Amino acid sequence: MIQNTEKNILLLNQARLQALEHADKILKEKEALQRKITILETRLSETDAQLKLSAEGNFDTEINDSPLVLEFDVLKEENMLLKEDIEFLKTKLIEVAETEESILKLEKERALLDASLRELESRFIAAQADTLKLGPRKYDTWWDKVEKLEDLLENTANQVEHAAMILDHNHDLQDKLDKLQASLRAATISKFSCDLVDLLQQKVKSVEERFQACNHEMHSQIELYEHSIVEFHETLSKLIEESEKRSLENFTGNMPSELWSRISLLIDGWLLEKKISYNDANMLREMAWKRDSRLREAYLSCRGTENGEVMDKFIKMALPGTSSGLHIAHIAAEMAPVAKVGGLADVISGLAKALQKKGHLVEIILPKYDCMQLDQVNNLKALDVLLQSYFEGSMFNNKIWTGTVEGLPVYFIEPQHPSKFFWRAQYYGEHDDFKRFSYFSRAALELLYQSGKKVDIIHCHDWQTAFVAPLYWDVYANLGFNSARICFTCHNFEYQGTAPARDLAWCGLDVEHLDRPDRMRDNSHGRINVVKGAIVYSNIVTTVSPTYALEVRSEGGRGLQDTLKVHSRKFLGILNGIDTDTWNPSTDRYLKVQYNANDLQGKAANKAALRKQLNLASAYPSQPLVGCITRLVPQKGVHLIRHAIYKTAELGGQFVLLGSSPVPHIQKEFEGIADHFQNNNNIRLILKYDDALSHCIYAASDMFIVPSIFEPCGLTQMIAMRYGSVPIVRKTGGLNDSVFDFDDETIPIEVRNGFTFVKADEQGLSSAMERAFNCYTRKPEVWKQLVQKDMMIDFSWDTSASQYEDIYQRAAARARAAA
Ligand SMILES: Nc1ncnc2c1ncn2[C@@H]1O[C@H](COP(=O)(O)OP(=O)(O)O)[C@@H](O)[C@H]1O
Repeated sequence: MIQNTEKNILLLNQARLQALEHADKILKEKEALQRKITILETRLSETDAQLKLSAEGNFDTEINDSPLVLEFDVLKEENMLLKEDIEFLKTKLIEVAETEESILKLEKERALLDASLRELESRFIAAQADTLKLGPRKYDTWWDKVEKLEDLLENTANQVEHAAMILDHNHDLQDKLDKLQASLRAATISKFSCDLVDLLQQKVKSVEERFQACNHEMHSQIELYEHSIVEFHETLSKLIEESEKRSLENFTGNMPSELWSRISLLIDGWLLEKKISYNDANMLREMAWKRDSRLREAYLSCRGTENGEVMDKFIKMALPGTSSGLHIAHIAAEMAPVAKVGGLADVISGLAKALQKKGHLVEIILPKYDCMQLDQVNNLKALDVLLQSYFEGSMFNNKIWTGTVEGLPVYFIEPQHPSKFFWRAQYYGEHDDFKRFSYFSRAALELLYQSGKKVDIIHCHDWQTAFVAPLYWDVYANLGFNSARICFTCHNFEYQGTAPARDLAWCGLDVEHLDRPDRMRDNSHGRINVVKGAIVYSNIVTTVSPTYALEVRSEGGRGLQDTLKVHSRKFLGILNGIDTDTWNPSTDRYLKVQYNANDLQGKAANKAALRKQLNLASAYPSQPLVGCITRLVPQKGVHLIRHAIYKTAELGGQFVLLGSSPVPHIQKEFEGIADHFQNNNNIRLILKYDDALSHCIYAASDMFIVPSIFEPCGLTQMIAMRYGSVPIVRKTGGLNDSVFDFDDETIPIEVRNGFTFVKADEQGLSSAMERAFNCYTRKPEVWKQLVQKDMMIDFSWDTSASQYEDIYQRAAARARAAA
């Protein structure tokens, strides 16, 4: 196909060159004609003068009425006619010039076509090379391009039509010339000025020949262009056909998640917009969920047609059926990469993707923040319906947006509330966070309720969506929406969402009923505590690592340890995974050079690139580089991070910190440290959030510091290992479950992957850093093996998602049994 296109481009180029040559010739011919006409004019004026003279002589001899005088008059008239004809010829010459201009225009259009064709060709090659990345949006752009090309072709066709009109004019001109010739023939009868007429006749003949030649050129040009255009159309149609075939293959082969997510969002949208019945929606969802190929084919065959047509086709094929998969809805305040503050965002997309891969129907409901990365959402659109939800005694409208993120179907709720809850230019940290998120929790449940879904699991996360558990059982189950079981994951017990008890009423919860020590009243003061409410009201409660699950049963529980003990049968810790598609050094588009465990040259290249980017010393490639990427909050051990900076300098290494703090005095303190080191070419502090830079630091660093005071799970140590950066961590929470000390002989050697310390003090950290530096500088081969081993550890969501799947299945089975 591409070769054909190239051939056609070559042909078009040849035609263009020929056209240029012809245009040149025509121009020269025109100039010659112009010169001859000037001579002709001079001759004519001479003849005029002679005639005048003769006439005057005749007056003198008073022979006015003689036949000679009459002949003079005729000749004079003929001359006048000739003059007029020459004028006419001049006009026609101007028209010829215009024709040339048209040829030039055609030429330009054709060059544009060439360029478009080449662009089309490169897009086509790109499509072949990177089908995974070729989302439907790109096809849209491609179609736009094809449409533009077709417009261009239409313009060219118009130009050709115009040229044909000019040809018609040339024919008229030919007629005129014929007439001119006839009148000249008549003039030859005259006895006078025979020579002149002969000359004129010759000139006119030559003009006529030139015009004929010109006509001929024009004809062949137009034919050539018409031929090129036909060929171009053929090529274009073939390309379109081929591309459609490929897009179909891509959809069916490489992008099933995206496709199925779109289909399920379509179905839900139709139901909410009341265009289809609950039964139809349920049947279609079931089919989408089972990835029924008939639905896929119907959807693909209707691409580009009206939504109504897709709907009709779908409804016709709706058949009842059952599925062994689960319908899971995550309600959360973050999701990577659209709305990310920390690890919660990574967990939502990573876990949801893994569950989707296992054959479950997974949906996510998020607030529609004004500051979110909407460019990461595919096919974002608002539903043609306003969802009403309750808040503070009134009903409020919510605009519902749908779109897919990383192939997952996502709902975004945009409240039409005067307080503009999610128009604050930040995710958290507002004075009315409790209000904002209790509103969102209620609206999210309302969305599930009104869409008539038979969800199996509603999974809510952290205090922001903890309201869902009591709301579901105290409000929605009473309305008959009770098929689901609630799973609550606390990603960090430091944040529990407390408020005066009366504030619970805003979202419709019964304060009197809930403000009790065994329900939502906080264990140490008179306020209510939403995380406690979720522990009490959920069917499953999890946290993000087994060690943290143990820790929170004592002091780590921040006052909720007793509640957790009471509900210990439904509580467990599941270690988070990382999204191994996003965090993959062999495909990471942010890296200077992609690499893998067997090619560590690439890692060295990234180190060199980061040093250059951050203006760090680069004289010694083997000088160790220590990385740290974190929120700068007390939990992360900020004093130990500060110590690590100085310790690295002392040990002769380089240090790069990427972090920002919501706590003003910590931010200020680190700004001071950054200033202090600004002229030191071994230390850099970048005090902001920067996703792209974080990828580069993981890839460039040799060691990675996580000296947390407590760490529910921690993702950075896992990401670091995947990028071949050896972690130096404090043994707490999820760090204890994922990093095993290199020198600890009580641990099997094959699982030892980093350096750990126990006491949260400078001494502990220093000693772990010294051991790491020693190994790095003195045993480079051993270090290399450690790096390679770390890179090959499986930190994917697969194992953890299976654990979630297992507890979901058991809860769903209990629900079915109860029903
Ligand atoms: N300043 C920053 N710029 C870019 N990414 C950051 C920054 N700070 C933290 N991150 C990212 O946020 C996530 C942190 O997750 P985690 O280790 O679980 O910590 P937490 O959720 O407590 O913030 C990681 O993906 C990390 O790369």
